[in-house]
Amino acid sequence: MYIKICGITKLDQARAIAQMGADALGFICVPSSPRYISTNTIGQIIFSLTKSQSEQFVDLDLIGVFLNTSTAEICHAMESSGLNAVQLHGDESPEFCDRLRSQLDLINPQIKLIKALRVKDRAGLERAKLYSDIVDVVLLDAYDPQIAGGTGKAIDWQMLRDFCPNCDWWLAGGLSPENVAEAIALTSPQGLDVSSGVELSAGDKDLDRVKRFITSVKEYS
Ligand SMILES: O=C(O)c1ccccc1N[C@@H]1O[C@H](COP(=O)(O)O)[C@@H](O)[C@H]1O
Repeated sequence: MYIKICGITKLDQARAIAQMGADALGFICVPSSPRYISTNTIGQIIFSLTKSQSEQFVDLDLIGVFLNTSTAEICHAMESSGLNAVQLHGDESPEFCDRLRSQLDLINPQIKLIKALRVKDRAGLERAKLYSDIVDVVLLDAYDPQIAGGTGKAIDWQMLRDFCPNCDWWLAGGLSPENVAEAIALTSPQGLDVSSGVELSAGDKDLDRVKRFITSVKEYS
């Protein structure tokens, strides 16, 4: 089971979490978020992590989370930071994703493209089908009328029992060490994404909770 720990802002925590066995670190490139981190600082963290060439860091996905950002800005962030995956967490259309895919291919065709959908009801789930042939992964997060992400709210997992798009899908929204086993049992995603459920405060990860989250996932899957 693929595990992404999101909302990283500190080098020492990034290193520790990668060493615990996370598959991906997420960096919030959304200025209005309390977990915002500049492209410059992301670049410094990635440079320090990857310069050792150590095994844990070679295959690590380093995901920039963007919200209604232009393709030009995203591509510039990718080229200047060392990020190797893009998560779109706003109202980006399938056409936007397609255009971005073409532009990312010119930088590096290996860049992973993830489209997050903030799901309120079954109609929201249907929208996933529009993206599944364009992106590498569909990520389902809970809907909140005020906050775009990192809300700590969960989707109604019962609704996801039969969710099976044409591409991989990851579950986000309100996951924690306490509930992740139940989430896997009910929804069977290919990946899991957590932020506020493993934090001391926004952007400051609780390494003990991260460890417990990863252990629970590995025990259960
Ligand atoms: O975490 C944020 O501040 C954020 C801001 C804007 C867009 C997405 C954001 N985070 C995403 O939210 C989910 C995890 O949320 P939770 O705290 O575990 O409920 C994850 O996809 C993050 O990438």
